[in-house]
Amino acid sequence: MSCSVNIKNLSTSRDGVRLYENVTLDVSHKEKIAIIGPNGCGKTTLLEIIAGLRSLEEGTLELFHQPMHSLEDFKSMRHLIGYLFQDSDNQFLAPVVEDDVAFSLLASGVSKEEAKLKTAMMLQDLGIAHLAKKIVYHLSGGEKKLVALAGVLIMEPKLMLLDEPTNGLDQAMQLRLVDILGRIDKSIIIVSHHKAFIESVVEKIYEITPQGVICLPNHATPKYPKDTQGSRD
Ligand SMILES: Nc1ncnc2c1ncn2[C@@H]1O[C@H](COP(=O)(O)OP(=O)(O)OP(=O)(O)O)[C@@H](O)[C@H]1O
Repeated sequence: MSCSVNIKNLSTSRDGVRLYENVTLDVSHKEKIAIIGPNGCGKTTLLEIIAGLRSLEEGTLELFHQPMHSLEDFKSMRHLIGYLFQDSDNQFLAPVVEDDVAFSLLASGVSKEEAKLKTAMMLQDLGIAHLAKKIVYHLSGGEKKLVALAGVLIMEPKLMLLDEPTNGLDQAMQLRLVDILGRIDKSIIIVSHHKAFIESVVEKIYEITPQGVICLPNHATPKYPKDTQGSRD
């Protein structure tokens, strides 16, 4: 099987407390999965490990079939991974919205003209073109989330790690996000408590338990219920 993420026998602790043991998880190329579980069970921690933001204590991790051991290994994968942080304030790289969204593109060597055009298109696609000149720190929580998401999507990463992407988004924006993520032909791992949202986007849902990660029985997609108003499990 062609895998974007391959985790074997991962065990993790925080402050001496074991979060989980022997986690095994494969995410195929272009597969979309969600990870659920109670507050504090270690969902964000797992995303951080996959992104190389936390070191691996026990077990192995491969990204695109490359074993990840060192910081250098993760550096070579950085352009392939997009990470949407749970707290958008941790995401921003420039004070003005359009500069922030274009930042990584410019850093990767894209010309100013192309970055400007792509940024305008991305803001348009997310329905936030009117925020282009605003200061990111003056935005509402939902607006911040959309700007942060624009900065991730614009890089077209092969693997997207999205931590609570619907936090702060209204119903219309949640539906737009379902549509946008549905159109993306890349591997996506979503951490969320928002059941209706994830059921409408992903093919598989995994639950973190102290014994490991369990794949929940299949669900049909898409089935976003329009009357749930962002219902949460
Ligand atoms: N920087 C940190 N230092 C020490 N412990 C931490 C740190 N960040 C998180 N933790 C602890 O690690 C555990 C797992 O946290 P994590 O954020 O991964 O959980 P989560 O499943 O994503 O939670 P939530 O659903 O509330 O977002 C929690 O008990 C948390 O208190």
